[in-house]
Amino acid sequence: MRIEQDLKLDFKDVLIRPKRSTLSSRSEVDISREYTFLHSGRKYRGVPIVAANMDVTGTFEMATALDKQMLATALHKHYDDDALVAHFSALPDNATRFYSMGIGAADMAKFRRVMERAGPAIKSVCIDVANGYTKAFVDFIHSLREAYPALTIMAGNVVTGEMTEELVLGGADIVKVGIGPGSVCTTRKMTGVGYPQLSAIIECADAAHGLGGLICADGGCTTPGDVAKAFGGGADFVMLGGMLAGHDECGGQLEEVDGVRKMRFYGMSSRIAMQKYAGGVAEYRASEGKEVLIDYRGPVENTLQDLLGGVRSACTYVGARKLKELSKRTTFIRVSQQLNEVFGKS
Ligand SMILES: NC(=O)C1=CN([C@@H]2O[C@H](COP(=O)(O)OP(=O)(O)OC[C@H]3O[C@@H](n4cnc5c(N)ncnc54)[C@H](OP(=O)(O)O)[C@@H]3O)[C@@H](O)[C@H]2O)C=CC1
Ligand SMILES: Nc1nc2c(ncn2[C@@H]2O[C@H](COP(=O)(O)O)[C@@H](O)[C@H]2O)c(=O)[nH]1
Ligand SMILES: [K+]
Repeated sequence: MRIEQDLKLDFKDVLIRPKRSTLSSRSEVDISREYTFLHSGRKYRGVPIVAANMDVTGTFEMATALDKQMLATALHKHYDDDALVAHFSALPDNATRFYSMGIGAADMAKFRRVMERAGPAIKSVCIDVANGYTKAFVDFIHSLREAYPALTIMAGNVVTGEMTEELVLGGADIVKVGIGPGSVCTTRKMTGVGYPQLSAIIECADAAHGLGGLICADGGCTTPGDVAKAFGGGADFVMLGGMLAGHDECGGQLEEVDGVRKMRFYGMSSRIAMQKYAGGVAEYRASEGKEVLIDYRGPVENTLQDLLGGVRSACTYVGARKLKELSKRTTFIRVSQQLNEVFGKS
């Protein structure tokens, strides 16, 4: 047993220190980014925020709404072949869509079938497993890269520099970072495993960038300020679940509880998700996700305005004319309190 003494940070432990700036309006900030992916060689341009591949948020409807602002969507993996082929075949040119899958034989068989029918339209995939530290996962990335050299591969999740390097070297263009920070995640509670998300981002970004790779910070953002901190810490993409839940574009029905409109949101490893897609929880494991009822928030467009406005504003506070400059201009200061909650939490 060892104890690492370095302090690790979460979003709540820091604020971004303001810096002198020549920007006179938030409208002057460009929050899009351009990347050329290390392995696929493909070019990307967009606002590097990605809807999570959860069945509530990674929907076709969400993707279409996010396209308007050039955000990306990782579609959930439970759509059938025909639906995926139809969606990818009709994709607008500048839309960023990740086809998501796990690493099982059935996942791969389905991917091959869909690729055969929609091939050139599928440019990016998201290989998503709870535990990105297994040999089976690394081997899967290697063989996928070998079979599809021109595919942009996002893969995770991991939280440490050495595993980020292994995945970048093994064929991932984007390493997905985050174990246990999610809004409906119970991994830390059930297993005691995890890593404070801001430190994970800082350390994994450093490791990936050293090799020409990128990272996607996945999970734990609860406010636009957290998203700004993730970018400030070095994230190239930020993936959001909870912040995009509760909208018209989400999977799931509106429910009324005591006269208040609510929507259901749950982890992909929750009991309810396993019942829906796997016929229940396997006898040797526990669920690592929970289900919540959240307030209905209308069309996602309004939430996007808040989100993007917040990130633009963060950029002006540190004098970053482009999102690209935000991490270079970010100094985090450690804090013991960051919000005044005298009138409540919002
Ligand atoms: N970012 C995070 O912290 C987490 C995210 N999730 C999300 O939920 C989805 C479903 O997760 P889940 O059904 O738990 O698993 P996955 O879909 O990630 O399972 C992938 C494979 O890994 C094996 N495996 C070995 N050890 C583990 C482990 N500790 N946790 C999970 N799988 C393991 C599983 O086999 P076997 O089932 O036989 O063990 C399975 O074959 C994930 O794809 C992810 O999106 C879930 C948990 C954590
Ligand atoms: N441990 C678990 N993590 C999960 C589960 N379902 C999804 N996730 C992860 O959370 C993020 C989204 O985080 P949020 O804070 O933005 O809501 C998602 O992309 C997954 O990585 C789960 O059941 N258990
Ligand atoms: K995910």
